[in-house]
Amino acid sequence: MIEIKNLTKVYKLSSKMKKELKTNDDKKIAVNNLSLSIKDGEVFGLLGTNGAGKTTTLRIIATLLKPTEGSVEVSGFDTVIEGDKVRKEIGFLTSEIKLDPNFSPDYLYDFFRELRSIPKDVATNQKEKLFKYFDIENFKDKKVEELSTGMNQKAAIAISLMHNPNIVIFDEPTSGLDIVTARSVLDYIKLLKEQNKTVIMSTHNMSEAEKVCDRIGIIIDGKLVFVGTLSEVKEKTKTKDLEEAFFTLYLENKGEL
Ligand SMILES: Nc1ncnc2c1ncn2[C@@H]1O[C@H](COP(=O)(O)OP(=O)(O)OP(=O)(O)O)[C@@H](O)[C@H]1O
Repeated sequence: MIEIKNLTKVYKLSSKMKKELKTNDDKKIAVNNLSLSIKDGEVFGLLGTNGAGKTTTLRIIATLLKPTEGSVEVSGFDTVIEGDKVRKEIGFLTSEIKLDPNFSPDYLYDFFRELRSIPKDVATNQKEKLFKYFDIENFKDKKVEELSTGMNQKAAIAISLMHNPNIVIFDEPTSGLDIVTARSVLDYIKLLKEQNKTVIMSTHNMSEAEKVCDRIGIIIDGKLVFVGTLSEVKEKTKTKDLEEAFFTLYLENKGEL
């Protein structure tokens, strides 16, 4: 269970960021008073446009960032006070994770196992399963720099799941992947659900969310404007698919409807 209570994250803006965001404000409210419960065993999708606050929210859940206000509990552990315990519960994956190009997936897997003091039996068992599932076996001894983007991403997934976590956080899991690799990642999310794991993923790909999510949350300008099932969002917006439903809520909340 993930319990997010009144979460707010405010970034101080450097002059470079001010230019990038085209603003004179000294701060940016990336997440604005967001409350949400994610149940055990569900696949939850956080949907939003670029800059909506998805990555910030996921990084706070993963203990990589601290909230400005509010709190997050993962399996009953506070992400700020009990970060170590939270990190044992979760696997965090983003397409931005870059493996060192000079080493092989097999070497890096074992390196991170030792670094993170993960029991050998757990990690070895996971390595066998994950390398087989993602067809890494034949590439495991090649240098990362020789691997395709897809193989690289699959190796990064294997490495982030070596401790067989109960909760898996995917930030844009299929971003930059070809259609075949993207499908294998989505199928893996379904497999995690069958194993009763909890998955929280961010995406701006509506068809991807429709394929795998039990419930979704729609985040616009840092505010959570909807939480519910796919049929609930379609019912609420009187639309036929998630993309239309998203647009309706987007325009409503931007004051354009
Ligand atoms: N370190 C930072 N310093 C200042 N502002 C930041 C920082 N990180 C993110 N932001 C700003 O906070 C807002 C939310 O960013 P965030 O990355 O959480 O959004 P997102 O929904 O994940 O978007 P994307 O899909 O583009 O990754 C954006 O306006 C972003 O520019």
